[in-house]
Amino acid sequence: MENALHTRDRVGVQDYVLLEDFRNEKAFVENLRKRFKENHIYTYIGSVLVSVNPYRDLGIYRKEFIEQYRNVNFFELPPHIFAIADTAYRLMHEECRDQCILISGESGAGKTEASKKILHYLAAASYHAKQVEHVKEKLLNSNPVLEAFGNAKTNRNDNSSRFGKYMDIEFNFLGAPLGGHILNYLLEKSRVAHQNNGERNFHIFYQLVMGADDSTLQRLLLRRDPEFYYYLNQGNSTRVNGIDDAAQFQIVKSALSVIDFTEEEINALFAVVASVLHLGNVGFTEDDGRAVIAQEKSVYSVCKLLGCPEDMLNDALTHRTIEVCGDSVVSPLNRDQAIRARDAIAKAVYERQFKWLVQKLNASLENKDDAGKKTLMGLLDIYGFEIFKNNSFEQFCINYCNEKLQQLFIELTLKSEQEEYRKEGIEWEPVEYFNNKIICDLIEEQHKGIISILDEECLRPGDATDMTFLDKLETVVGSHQHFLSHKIADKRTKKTLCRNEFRLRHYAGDVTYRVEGFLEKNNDLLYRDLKKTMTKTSNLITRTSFPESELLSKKRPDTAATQFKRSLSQLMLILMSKEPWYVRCIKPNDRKQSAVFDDMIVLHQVKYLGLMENLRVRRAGFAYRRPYEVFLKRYKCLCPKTWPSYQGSAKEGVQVLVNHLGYIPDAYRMGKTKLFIRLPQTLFEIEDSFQNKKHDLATIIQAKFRAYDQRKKFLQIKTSAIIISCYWRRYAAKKSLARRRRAAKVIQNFIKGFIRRNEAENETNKYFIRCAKSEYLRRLAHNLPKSVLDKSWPHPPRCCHQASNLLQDMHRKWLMRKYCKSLSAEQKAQLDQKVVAHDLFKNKKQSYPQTVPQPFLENRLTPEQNTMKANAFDNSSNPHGEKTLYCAPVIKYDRHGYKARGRILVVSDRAIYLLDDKDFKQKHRLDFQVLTGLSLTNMTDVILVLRILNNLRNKKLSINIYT
Ligand SMILES: Nc1ncnc2c1ncn2[C@@H]1O[C@H](COP(=O)(O)OP(=O)(O)OP(=O)(O)O)[C@@H](O)[C@H]1O
Repeated sequence: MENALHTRDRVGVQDYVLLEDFRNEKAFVENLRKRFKENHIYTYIGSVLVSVNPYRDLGIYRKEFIEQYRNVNFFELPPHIFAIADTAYRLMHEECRDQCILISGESGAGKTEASKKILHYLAAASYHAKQVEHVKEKLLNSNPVLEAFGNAKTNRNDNSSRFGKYMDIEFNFLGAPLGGHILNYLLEKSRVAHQNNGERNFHIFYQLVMGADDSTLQRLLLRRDPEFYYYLNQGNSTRVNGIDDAAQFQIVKSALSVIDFTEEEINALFAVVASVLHLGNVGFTEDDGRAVIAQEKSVYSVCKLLGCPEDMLNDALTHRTIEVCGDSVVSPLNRDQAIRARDAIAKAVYERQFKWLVQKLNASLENKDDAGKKTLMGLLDIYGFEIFKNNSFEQFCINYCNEKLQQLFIELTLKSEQEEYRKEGIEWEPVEYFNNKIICDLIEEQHKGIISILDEECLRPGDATDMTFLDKLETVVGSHQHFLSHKIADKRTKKTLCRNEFRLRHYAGDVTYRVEGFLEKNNDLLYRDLKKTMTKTSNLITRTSFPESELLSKKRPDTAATQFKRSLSQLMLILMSKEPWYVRCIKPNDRKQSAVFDDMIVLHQVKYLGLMENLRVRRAGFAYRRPYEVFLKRYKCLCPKTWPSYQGSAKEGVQVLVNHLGYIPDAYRMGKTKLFIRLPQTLFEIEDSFQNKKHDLATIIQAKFRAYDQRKKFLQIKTSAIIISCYWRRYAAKKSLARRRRAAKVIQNFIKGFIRRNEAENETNKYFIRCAKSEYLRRLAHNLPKSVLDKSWPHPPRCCHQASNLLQDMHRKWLMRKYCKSLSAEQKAQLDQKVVAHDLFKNKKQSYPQTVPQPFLENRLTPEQNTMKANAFDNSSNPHGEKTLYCAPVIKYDRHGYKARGRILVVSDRAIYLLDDKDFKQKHRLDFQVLTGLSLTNMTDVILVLRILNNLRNKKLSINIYT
């Protein structure tokens, strides 16, 4: 498909800004024709889209095309209605600025189709989410319903919009549609009662008659025959090739249920449509100047369907009540008046039903969520410029509306563009263009404009007629260069104008209006009796559309033209608050034929649509402009000095940026607050680089984000892992505790079992223990030691250890006692001495001498020696009669220890004596007082050293004694 799209570029120029001979109208049309022949119906003039109606399906609105144009630079692909829709949508979404797409062109040029394509594109390309799909469905389904009630076949267009429509679609910050609102303008209600030859009434009448099932038709008292109804058969074209009313009815019915119409509301809606058809069939005859109803059955049908008293409607259709000075006067109507009254009520009922329908649609489309920032996308599809053979009040209003739209186009493009160059101080060669403000003023100026004059005539007392209105026009605006009438025209022009006509030189061409009906249509009055009848109806639509309060109001309602003028100026305010995009529709021929391109017809439209001026302004000027801040913000990434932010004014930043991009001086201009770029190609190139850079940056951001995301995930996993491990440890600890507990329990049970088993065993053991004990005691009794010194003791079994120790101790004590008792007194004294010796020598002397035969004797002398002692010592040497305590033979050494002499030692109670061992004569006497000490060695010897006073030092003695 890409290839197919690129071959499209090669036919003519796809943007008129690139047209060489841009001042030549023929060259302009030729380019259109060339492209049209190759089925390229779209061409740009800068950002304005020129569309030529192909009158056949070119297959260029399929899903692939929607995808192709989605998010793609405006100039990157061949011109297309989707490119306009996409750019407007993206600007609205990305820069949060309200947008509007204005579709203009004459009847049959393809405005409605273009608006439907845009709506489809927005629904398909905008944010998708379940919650907004039903909003999209409602927006799309509002179209067939509005078309059924507001469109009709005309001689120029089989599906001509007979009302103006402006639709606002509300989007949220995500670019998702939240709801919508429809404003409707001036329904051509005269069509309800009258259609020109070859034309039809509104589609819904034919659709209902042809498409409703038999039971519905029966309920609505209708026949399946459009020819039968006066309001349908006047144009002689009830059936049209290519229009399938029955199929269309089914589409409308299902669309009604999508947009929240209840069964009751749908029934009421069709009842009103049917009642209008029945009203048309209420014929009148005249009797004595009084209208008489010819078809009472039709009146009955109307009353049945709307739910009103039959006689009341009968009276209201044939009589009129006039209030004169507080009194009510009823006057009968003649046939013509009755017919006008009938048509008036039929038109009023249908018009109010249409308003109710739009209100209902708005209620269904309303965005109930007030939160958050919203942006709007406006879509204007309003009737195109109309030049018929007979042009009436409706055409006057429609063409006035188109003048206003052209004025807006001039204000927003031609004039404002030139104004902007001036304000920004850009050098500029002014472009001449026709400013249609003069025509707008002619129509709408206060007191002097055609509408004011018409209102004056409608409201003034006296006999005002359509002709008096024309007279007044001639008087007040007769001299205006865009007004002509029979009376004031020159001779040549006079012939082309009747006396009841006036001509306006519109920007799109001259249109001759017939004044007949102007006053009545502008007054739009409905006889009070008819209004009153409608207030009594039970049908929910007529009941709400004709409130009783209207009857009570004394204030005259505004005229139709004034109401229209007011609603148009409100529309202009709405459109001017938004950024406009233009689709200028052109019809290639007047025969609704495909592949026919009529140069003259096209040239005429090119002229009046102001496309040449548009191109000249574009060429002389700059294709693109943006405030420095906005431009820098978007493209700063293209220059390292401005990325990521420029430290200086935005203007300086932009200058740095364009220098970096290497623009030649003629390619751009620096205004006071904005940058102007001359050619779209330049912008295209910069946007291209931006898109590439954006992808690079997006890759970096994506990488950073991925890293961040991964880290976040990693940390999450880590935290989770820590938590899990904590839980796991706790769980494991619990588990091991439980295991330990279980193990402890097992051990406990085992021990208990063991103890139990032991206890059982113990009984057995006790018996053996008892046996062992008694056995031991028996053995002990036979082997007890006999003396204290006997150390033997039978080894006891373990169970008898304690008893054995006690018994051994007891037995030893008993042996000792026995031994002590067996000692003689002498032995006892000896023992006492032994104890004393023990005390004296313990730890001082190794042992007693082993050679001593008998220890502790007081006298160790032999009996001979005792005798000798008694003889020699006791009697002679013991003069003091001292008592001998100890005596024994000893060897005395001299103080050098050499000379040994045998002596007898005698210890008395006062002194120590040493006697000669031969004769027992006293050798020495050592009084105790001269003894300073006795010394022994710690060895096992028997040496005793006697220590004596200093003066007796030489007499120190060493005695070998026996103890
Ligand atoms: N882009 C298109 N592709 C194919 N056919 C088209 C296209 N645009 C318009 N047509 C055909 O032209 C007919 C008239 O178009 P459309 O109803 O959009 O005209 P219009 O400008 O809205 O007229 P009016 O002002 O009377 O409502 C359509 O019914 C359709 O058959």
